[in-house]
Amino acid sequence: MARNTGNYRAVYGFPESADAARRLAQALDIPCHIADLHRFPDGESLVRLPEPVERAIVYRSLDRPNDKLVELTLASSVLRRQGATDLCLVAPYMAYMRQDAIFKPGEPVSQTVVGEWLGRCFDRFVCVEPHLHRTHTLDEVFVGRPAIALSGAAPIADHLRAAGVKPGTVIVGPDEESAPLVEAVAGPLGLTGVVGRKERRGDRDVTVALPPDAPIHDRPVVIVDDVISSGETIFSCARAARVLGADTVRVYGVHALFNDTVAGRFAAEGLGRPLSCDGVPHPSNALPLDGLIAEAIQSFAGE
Ligand SMILES: O=P(O)(O)OC[C@H]1O[C@H](OP(=O)(O)OP(=O)(O)O)[C@H](O)[C@@H]1O
Repeated sequence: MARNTGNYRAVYGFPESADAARRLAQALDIPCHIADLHRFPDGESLVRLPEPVERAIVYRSLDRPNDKLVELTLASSVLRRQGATDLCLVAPYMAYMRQDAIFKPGEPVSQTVVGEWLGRCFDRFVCVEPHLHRTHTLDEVFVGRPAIALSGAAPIADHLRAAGVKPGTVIVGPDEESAPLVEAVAGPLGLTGVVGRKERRGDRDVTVALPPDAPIHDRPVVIVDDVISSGETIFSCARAARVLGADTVRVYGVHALFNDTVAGRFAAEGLGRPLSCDGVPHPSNALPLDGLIAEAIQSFAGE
């Protein structure tokens, strides 16, 4: 039987995430090529890609996105010029999704701007746990382009299962928007899920409140969220769980965007090492996404 590659013939990766691109290519059993990036003294980028193919996957997460957006645009231009007719962008972390509304006068809806930009460069999209809070589907972001939003729940649940999660563990999310992730982690493990209420007043000014009657007293708590950036959401949520008498608190974030200073604060807050999926390269990576992403790509076969 012919292998299912979603009809794609190669994965093109970038140096900072070359290993993850190679793992995806291996899961699909197609070649992987890593872009050659050059940064000119004036800060401009040059992208060189070898071995053009007609149907190509471009793999790159858009954490620290500004240069990466330009480089992806240049990469899509190279591939089109060399004859590509179908380009699928696999961006496990999709950038600018959090500015999905005008919060203060004079602001853009960055999510729409970036969605339209990338929609001019790529034909299909696969993202993991994109921050879809006020917009609900990727179809609203990449209008007219097939796009798959994968949940980060299965890798987290698999990791908890393999680690021998204790019965009675409570899965906690910091806000209403985390409810689908909480349910999708807790449900298959037969655990209870609890969701808090988050108030964000600034980039690093966040408070999470948990329901006072949440069944947390003397029980292990696992906090799950889509993104860990400043860490303030997690730290506030962990403190709220402790106030309710949590026995232990562990943390899983789908996308780890935090720096070493924030990593150090996990220990200071009495939390163990947080674990993340490998979509954004980070020392906390422990949960591989390649199998999940490969299945999504394979679902494009026949279209
Ligand atoms: O580590 P931190 O810096 O606290 O950031 C991470 C949090 O921020 C995001 O939500 P955000 O509050 O941006 O968005 P929302 O208003 O869409 O819930 C995300 O869902 C996390 O909960």
